[in-house]
Amino acid sequence: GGKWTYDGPDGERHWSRNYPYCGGTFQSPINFQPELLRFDPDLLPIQLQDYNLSSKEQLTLSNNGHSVQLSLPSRMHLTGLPHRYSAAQLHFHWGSSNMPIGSEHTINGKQFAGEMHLVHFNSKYPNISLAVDKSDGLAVLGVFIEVGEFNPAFDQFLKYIKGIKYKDQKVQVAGFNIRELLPARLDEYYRYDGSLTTPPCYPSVLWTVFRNPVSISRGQYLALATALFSSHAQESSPIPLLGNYRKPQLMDNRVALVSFQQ
Ligand SMILES: NS(=O)(=O)c1c(F)c(F)c(S(=O)(=O)CCO)c(N[C@H]2CCCc3ccccc32)c1F
Ligand SMILES: [Zn+2]
Repeated sequence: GGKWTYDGPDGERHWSRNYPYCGGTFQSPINFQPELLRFDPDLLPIQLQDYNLSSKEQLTLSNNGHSVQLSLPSRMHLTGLPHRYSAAQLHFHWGSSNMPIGSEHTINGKQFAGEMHLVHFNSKYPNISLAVDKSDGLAVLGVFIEVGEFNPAFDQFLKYIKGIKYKDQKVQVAGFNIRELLPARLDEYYRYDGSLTTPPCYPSVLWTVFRNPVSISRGQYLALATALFSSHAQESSPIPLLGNYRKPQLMDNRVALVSFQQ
């Protein structure tokens, strides 16, 4: 699609000019305000199917100019949701080295250091491109990231990040258990109807944001926040890929559900 950025003349305030849905309703991310949350006892634990990938499996780690993404095989899928959803990719949002605040969703105004998104599409569609603009098309799992303990699971792909410094660079990564990137409790999460947080901002996403963050070390966070550029390798002035998060959007008349009470 066209060019869009997180800052400057093509920044998020201008997205709706080329991408009308970005100025529409049911946009993401949102702030989870305690007084607007409703406990729903019918929200089941998320079931991850075929997430334990063999090391023989090759995944593509790439810099798409907006984030770092890891391709995921469509045999990986989710159940425990209104439909079955097949995995497509995971990617990240982060801040900068001296401002470790880069999550998209916030909890009572608190922004985390970063956020990981696992993008899935409704298995009734043959691929994500045909699902991305359908109201029942996508399910994205969100995981808050905080700076703390070293996380060996993240290093299974972070150690290759220096090979994709520039836009459109890719490397192959051995498969691993993607479950290890997620928090322990898959039964505690926020749930609401929203959108892609990047253009074209289609309101096609069933969001599940886990209550509990995962930790990565400061060194791992710096790798994510300092290794990448949004520009191509041959461009004379490299543009650091930083602060790739959209700010929280209006609730309109949405309610966010929670699967937990305390
Ligand atoms: N926060 S978010 O809304 O989950 C989200 C992002 F923030 C994000 F950067 C991406 S991107 O990396 O593809 C770069 C910009 O589209 C996606 N891609 C999705 C939606 C667009 C089409 C598509 C096609 C194949 C695989 C994934 C996707 C995205 F869904
Ligand atoms: Zn995202």
